[in-house]
Amino acid sequence: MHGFTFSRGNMLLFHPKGARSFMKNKDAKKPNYSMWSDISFLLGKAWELIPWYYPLMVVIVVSRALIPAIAMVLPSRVIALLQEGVSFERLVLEIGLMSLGILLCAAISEGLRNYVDFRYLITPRRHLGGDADLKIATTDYPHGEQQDFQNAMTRRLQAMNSNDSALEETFRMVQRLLSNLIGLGVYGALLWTLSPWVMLLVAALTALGFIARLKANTWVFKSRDKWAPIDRKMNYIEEESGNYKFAKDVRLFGMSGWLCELYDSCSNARRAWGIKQGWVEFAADAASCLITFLREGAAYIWLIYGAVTGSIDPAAFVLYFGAVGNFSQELLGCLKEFSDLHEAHLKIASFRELLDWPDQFRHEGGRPIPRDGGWTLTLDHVSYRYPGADKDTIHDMCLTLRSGEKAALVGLNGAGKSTMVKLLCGLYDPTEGRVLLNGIPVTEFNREEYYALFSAVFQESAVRPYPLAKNVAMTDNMDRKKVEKCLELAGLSERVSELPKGMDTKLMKYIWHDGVDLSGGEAQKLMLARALYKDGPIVILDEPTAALDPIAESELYEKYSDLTAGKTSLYISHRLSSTRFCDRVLFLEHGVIAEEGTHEELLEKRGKYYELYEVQSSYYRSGSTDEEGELINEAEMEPV
Ligand SMILES: Nc1ncnc2c1ncn2[C@@H]1O[C@H](COP(=O)(O)OP(=O)(O)OP(=O)(O)O)[C@@H](O)[C@H]1O
Repeated sequence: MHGFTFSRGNMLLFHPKGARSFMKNKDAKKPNYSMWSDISFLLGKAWELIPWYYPLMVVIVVSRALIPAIAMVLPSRVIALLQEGVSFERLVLEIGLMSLGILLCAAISEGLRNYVDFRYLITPRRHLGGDADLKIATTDYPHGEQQDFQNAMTRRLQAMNSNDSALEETFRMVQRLLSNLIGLGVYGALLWTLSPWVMLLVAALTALGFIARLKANTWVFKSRDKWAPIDRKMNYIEEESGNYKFAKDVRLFGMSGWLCELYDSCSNARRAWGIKQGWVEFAADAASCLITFLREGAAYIWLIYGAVTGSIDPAAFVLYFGAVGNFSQELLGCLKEFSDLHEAHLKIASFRELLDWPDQFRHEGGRPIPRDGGWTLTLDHVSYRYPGADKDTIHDMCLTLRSGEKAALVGLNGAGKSTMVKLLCGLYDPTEGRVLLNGIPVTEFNREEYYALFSAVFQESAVRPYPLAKNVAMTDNMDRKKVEKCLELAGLSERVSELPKGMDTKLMKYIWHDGVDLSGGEAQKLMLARALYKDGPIVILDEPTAALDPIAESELYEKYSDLTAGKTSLYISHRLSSTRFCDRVLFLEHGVIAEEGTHEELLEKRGKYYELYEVQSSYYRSGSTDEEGELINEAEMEPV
């Protein structure tokens, strides 16, 4: 068995099984989320995670709605009591009780709201943030290289990166909206008794203001794709400026000016968008101010007319006067919350778009992966063209890596070696042709199960801020003896024994104050130890010795047969002679296998491989001497 135990902690490195809700879905259209669907999505999440939020929300909403209602009734009640000629004590008692009511409601709504904010509302945002990270870490590999997916990744931050962001603020908006709706019902009914026309006029004019705001919000949302790439560049510069690994290059290559210029140009471009946005919002605000003026003016003229003609008594005048003000406030509140909810919904929709990004690879079900009996990989007329490229990087390639075979892949920079490896590993699907495992198309397997077959070391080292042992095992539930063994095989045990806490030493000084940084070569050995620990039946080593010293390199060559015993392996290197311990050498040129055979066969053939080999080995032949000062030939120097 070559399974792998996954935990959420290692999700950024390996693809967890079953952590996926989308199946092969090549032709899926982007879902279209409505405002209601986004709000119910969030409320549903809250129901699932924080059910206690709901009763508390009712208390907050009601107490909040009561404050302006009591404040509106108070002056009119005082006038009515004065007209009735009640005693001073009764007057003070009623005023006192109502004021106490306002105070209590304010204390409950504010105090409880703060408690709920810190105790509950952060939870759904955190969970959804985790879901988005998981999606990014497990989405089909090519998505990470696509501009629209990258934009969606940048945009997700707008929905989740602070307490004020849409995923949290929406709950508060809903609370305020519900309070506003209660108030709207009460004051609306009151005004209706005065004059339905006045109420309808106020409502119609306020709706106009809302439309102006809505238009502005939509404009801002639609322009988001134009500034998302600018934000991404600025984020990159900000992150890199604080990354001390980059500090050497910045100083030695005088890059600070370039970084500042790049930042300035991005910042100017972003500012230009900010100014445009400012104008659009100013126009919407101006329109809504004008509409407010017309709306309130009309209602007050009507009331004053009633008071002057005597159809409204003083207590009712004060009550209606308050009701018009409150009705406008609640209506404005409703529309503002609607408008803000609309804006938040656009961000949530964008966030959900990322969560629901359709995958093309199969992540559920599929044929069972062969567990024994060998693993033969075949490229059947495979071509691969990067999106937007005008020619294939891999072209019509036919190749079979037999089970247990040790193949080497060589070729110049840009020949397509890494691309071919990504095709074999299932990180890319071919644009034409098929990749087969034991004769079965890879597309028929669950991709996560397929990935579990590969023990790979790629060119970029991916040291994580975990203890060294966890960096090898990629799980807390590790076999420490096996970790030790793998570290030894990878040639790292001596270095580990020098570390303050041995293999429990945390890596990455940038993250841990007592952390340790490994050298480039040591990091490469660590990656080899990780691949050995995983113990997949197919081993792919992409230039595993590029950062190793000659002794470590030669040790790896010597151990290579043991390390890959019984496994299908592909060894990529620029050092042509280092391939002689492989059964077959594949020489890749411009995306096609130009020559293949054993090292000796290819030398005998005197083709392109031979020419490159001659160029590479001429340096050693011309300048190297042995202990006696004799020139040694390259064959003697090369590790076998
Ligand atoms: N993500 C990508 N998008 C577009 N083009 C790419 C991408 N990755 C690689 N390429 C292009 O594909 C070609 C082959 O790249 P690849 O990395 O496979 O070559 P390689 O043989 O591994 O090179 P090297 O020896 O330098 O590692 C190059 O021209 C490269 O520019």
